[in-house]
Amino acid sequence: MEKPQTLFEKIWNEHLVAQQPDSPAVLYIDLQLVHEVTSPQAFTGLRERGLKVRRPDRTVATVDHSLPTLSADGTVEGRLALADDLARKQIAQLEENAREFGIESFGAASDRNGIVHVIGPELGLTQPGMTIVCGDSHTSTHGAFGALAFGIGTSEVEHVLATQCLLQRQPMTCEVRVEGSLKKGVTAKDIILALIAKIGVAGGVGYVLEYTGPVIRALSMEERMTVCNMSIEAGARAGLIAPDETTFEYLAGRKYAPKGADWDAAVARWRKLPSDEGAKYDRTVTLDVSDLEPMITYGTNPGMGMPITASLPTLESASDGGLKKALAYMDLPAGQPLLGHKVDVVFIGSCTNSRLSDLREAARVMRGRKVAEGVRVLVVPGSQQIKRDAEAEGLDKVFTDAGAEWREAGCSMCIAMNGDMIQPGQYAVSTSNRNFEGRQGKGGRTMLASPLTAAAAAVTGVVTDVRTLLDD
Ligand SMILES: CC(C)[C@H](C(=O)O)[C@@H](O)C(=O)O
Ligand code: SF4
Repeated sequence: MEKPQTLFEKIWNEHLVAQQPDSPAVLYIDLQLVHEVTSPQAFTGLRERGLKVRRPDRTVATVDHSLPTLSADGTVEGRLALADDLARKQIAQLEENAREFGIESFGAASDRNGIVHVIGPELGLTQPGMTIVCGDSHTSTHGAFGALAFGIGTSEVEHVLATQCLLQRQPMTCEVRVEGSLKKGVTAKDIILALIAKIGVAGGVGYVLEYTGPVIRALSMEERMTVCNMSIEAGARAGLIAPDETTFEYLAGRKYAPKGADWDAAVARWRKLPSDEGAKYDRTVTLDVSDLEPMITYGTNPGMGMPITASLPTLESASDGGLKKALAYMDLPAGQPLLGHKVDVVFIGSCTNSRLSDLREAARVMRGRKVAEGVRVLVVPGSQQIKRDAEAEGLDKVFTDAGAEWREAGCSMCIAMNGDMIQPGQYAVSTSNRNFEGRQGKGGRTMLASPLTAAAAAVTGVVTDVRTLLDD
């Protein structure tokens, strides 16, 4: 009998073009996603060397980071009018590069654009067993489909555009077994925040994390994407979840998913991907979520997170000066609870939590309630399709009736490159994935949490345990 293989090993071996001893492997890439921030130099490089894109049909572009989520007059031109010069140039450049190199692109005027990690799955481009790259760290999101997906640098973007291959050292595998069952008000976002708090922001370095166990199996695709999205925040090369019926059901009928007999053949192939019985991981971490509470971060990296009812760590408990510096930046008192702390801004969006189910969760809390006095709330769908779907079920109305702003799709306040940002000293509860100093605006203070917890802060104006606001 053949040696049992993990999901990772199956995909890796299937895409291995060449492997010399003591050098990185040459890996075939099935899909490259492109956005406006990390691609301009790559295309310039191709042009300078007189190269073409090797597989334009395996390359898809969208605009997301720089495009404003407001429009001066409701039109696309009105959105571009609000962009600064650099942003406008990046967006125009992406569209021009896509035209010149024959790549399909969802530019500013497309009604299918959105955050790159949201539209890939939504369009059915992301499929099990694929290798997927993008010049963006949160490419790990696509691992939710059982695809080996990771972020690459701009010179590698150029390399993949030119050759459809990538040089990669083989990472190790770490199984993350999620056991138990989730209680009311505790979500996929809380699982991943708890994992990163447990293993640390370097806990996954050198590994591909494969999430397994009953809790993962019970998650929807959108929830699985939230988990895989933040694998990179634990330092991992990628996150993976084996495909199953939930995956196939999500993909069936999507624009770029296989159709007819091709679909049947694809599903038959995909069913063989899950790790074999007895396959060996280099390491296993177990997380029991039975007693997990909603999580929130208090510091300046995503590993500085705690249960919402906990007290901030004391400085004596810290192993280095990192905590002291983080709490000084956040202006939060060591050893004290965070519950009840004032919040100035709430951001519901980003490639972590801007899909329809995230918006439904936030709406569940905000329906019939009002945004607290003095709080600014931005709700930003991850794609134009999500925006339309949300509006079709009246979610936009729930948010605007409450007093929140309902925006056009994009990265928005996750990264503050598009006009959406918080002010120095302000506190934001954000459903995004990074709480670094200045990430959401210079001097801004970010607390990462789930859409439920963010919505709870929106209506109370303070850090709140959402479980006190949920009925059942
Ligand atoms: C702009 C891009 C390179 C960056 C990334 O790689 O992740 C951004 O998406 C982010 O979230 O910080
Ligand atoms: S939403 Fe945020 S994390 Fe995701 S791709 Fe955009 S900037 Fe990066």
